[in-house]
Amino acid sequence: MTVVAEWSAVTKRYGAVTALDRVSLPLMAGEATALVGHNGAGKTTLIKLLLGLIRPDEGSVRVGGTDPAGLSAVQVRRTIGFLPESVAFHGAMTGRELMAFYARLKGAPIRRNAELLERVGIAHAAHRRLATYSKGMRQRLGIAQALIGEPRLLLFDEPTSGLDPASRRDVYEMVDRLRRSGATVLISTHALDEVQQRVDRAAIMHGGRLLAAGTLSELRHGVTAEVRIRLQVRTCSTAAVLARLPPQARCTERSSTELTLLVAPQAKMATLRAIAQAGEVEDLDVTAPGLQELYNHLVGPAQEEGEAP
Ligand SMILES: Nc1ncnc2c1ncn2[C@@H]1O[C@H](COP(=O)(O)OP(=O)(O)OP(=O)(O)O)[C@@H](O)[C@H]1O
Repeated sequence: MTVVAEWSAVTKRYGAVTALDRVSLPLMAGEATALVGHNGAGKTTLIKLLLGLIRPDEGSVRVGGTDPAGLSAVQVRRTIGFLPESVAFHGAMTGRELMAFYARLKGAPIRRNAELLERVGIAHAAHRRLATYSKGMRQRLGIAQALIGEPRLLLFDEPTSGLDPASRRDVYEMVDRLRRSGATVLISTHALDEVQQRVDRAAIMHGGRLLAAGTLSELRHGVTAEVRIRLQVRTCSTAAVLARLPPQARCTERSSTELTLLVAPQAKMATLRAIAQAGEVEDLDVTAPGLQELYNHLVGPAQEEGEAP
């Protein structure tokens, strides 16, 4: 598989702050990768490096085999579509004017803009001033702007922040379409649960370090994150069921008829046997750890390490 862009052993410091600490990560052609991590993890710094807006202190960055901050910076940037974290457009411009402005900046033909506005579902508002756009419409316009020039590499920084569930779903559907068309997509996000169904890979960042990267199943193999078991039990029998469970099963939610347990993978079978013997259980489902559980598992020890003197 072809590497479209890559950070190799990249360290970036801002004064005393190490924003990135020896991060290595490739982006593969035609794949969507989620860059996940909380505030200050280093996600935006990674994106700025790919855009050639900043240079690494150590290590190297390549886009299509070229240094994005080198002599060919302008050409490299034209191959990238970028949706910034906070989309701030001038309210007096219309959607159509804004698209024309960005097309000129990118040296792309203006005649394709109407089709892009159509693709993101705001063609009907192309003539309206941006001050009248909702947050969701501005985000769609931001995506249309990123698609100018048909870039094969798209960088979306927090594309769903502040959007309602329907608009978030629309954004991910657009990402799916881009991926199906062969584009490479990087999505930086805090929204782990919603992104996990939409990407091929995830890279988990914390405090400037890359804690893990891979497909969801590779990440699951690499760590022993807890399995979630949901039980439906006969009314008022939760206490009786809990009393039969092995100590490794942690109860995280409880009502008169339902229990949610988190169990380490090695204690899963013992817990399921105890549940079967408890006799009060009417139904159960077992869920493999998702991105949120993997993240909690990885970041928990990292945080403790970071706090150590
Ligand atoms: N220009 C700068 N000057 C000083 N420190 C900076 C600068 N840019 C980023 N940092 C610091 O580098 C670290 C990484 O920041 P970055 O913006 O990459 O994180 P992030 O994961 O994108 O966070 P968020 O989700 O809040 O956007 C943070 O500690 C941040 O304060």
